Amino acid sequence: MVKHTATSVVTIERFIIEQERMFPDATGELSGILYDMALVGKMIANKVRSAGLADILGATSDTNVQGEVQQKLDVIANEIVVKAFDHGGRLCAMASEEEEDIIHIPEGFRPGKYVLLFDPLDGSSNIDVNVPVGTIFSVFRKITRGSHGEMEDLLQPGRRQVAAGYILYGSSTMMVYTTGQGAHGFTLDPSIGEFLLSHPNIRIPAQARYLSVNDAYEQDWPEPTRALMRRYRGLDGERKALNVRYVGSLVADFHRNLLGGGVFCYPANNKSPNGKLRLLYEANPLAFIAEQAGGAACDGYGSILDVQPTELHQRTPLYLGSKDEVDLVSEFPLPKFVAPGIPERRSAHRPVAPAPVPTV
Ligand SMILES: O=P(O)(O)OC[C@H]1O[C@](O)(COP(=O)(O)O)[C@@H](O)[C@@H]1O
Repeated sequence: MVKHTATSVVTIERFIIEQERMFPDATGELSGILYDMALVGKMIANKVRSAGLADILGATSDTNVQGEVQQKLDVIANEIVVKAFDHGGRLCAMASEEEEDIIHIPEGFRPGKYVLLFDPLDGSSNIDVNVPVGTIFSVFRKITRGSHGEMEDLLQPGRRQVAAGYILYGSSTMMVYTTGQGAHGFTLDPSIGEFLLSHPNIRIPAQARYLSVNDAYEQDWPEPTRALMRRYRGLDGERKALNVRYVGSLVADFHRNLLGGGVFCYPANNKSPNGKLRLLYEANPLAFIAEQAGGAACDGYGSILDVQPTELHQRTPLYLGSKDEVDLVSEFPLPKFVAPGIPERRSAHRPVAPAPVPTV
């Protein structure tokens, strides 16, 4: 693989090709999915940047499967992703945080050998106040027979992801992704409409600076979680306090901690025994990126990437970021949270072999 620095002028397309060359039996299909995701990023960035002028701010009258009011841009972003991928012959099925059920490839289009799971616009409740939002994606290889995608192809443990990433619509638009060969960041140069390599081989600083948590839920946290948060804040005299930074947009909070060192926490609480964030669309892809950058991600019982999913929209507690800070969670063992219909968390973990190196 060619060694690049942050100043080399390398487009994301060229970088994807160079990574593909590392796999002699590559078919180019996974590369094609990454190209299309970069295109999706440019199209959604364009909508987000002009949202205030184009009367696409604000909510629709609809509620999504998560029980959240759908923002107009949620629907637009979801449509952009589905329309970009449903005819390319690379996917056999998709799943979106905004759609209740599996998204099948329309009749007439050739199904491919991968599945795509995505959160079209994470943090969308922040759009109207111009706070950074993002698109998150996760790719798995089809494991069932037959040409059409099945639920089983979508409900795979995160460790089997062949690619994952996010696009952040912030002060600049950035795409960060991994195919298991490190995590790499690209910045969109709007003057030429190209994502250029700006952060090759990202390493999350082991020394954390930031804590990202919404402590409005503190009264609903179990005691071990409160003790953990006191440790992060240096309130138990065991360490120096982390600086608290919380945007309320997962992608923006994660990105800051990925580059600056820190830990993002969305613990379980008595009202939400499984926290809020979605395992398939949010936790799995960011956990893959974090691990590829030398960080970690857990749900309080074990690695997020070893959780066997059971439902498309299942939620999970999430601790994500610098490895030492995530490992600290295990020093404050949590009580067993048993939510109706959701398997006992402790038993949801079975160490999973990573996905075989993809023939990209
Ligand atoms: O308001 P809370 O409870 O702190 O939740 C904030 C979290 O919810 C989210 O907004 C959920 O995102 P969605 O917009 O994808 O539903 C995350 O981005 C963020 O980390």
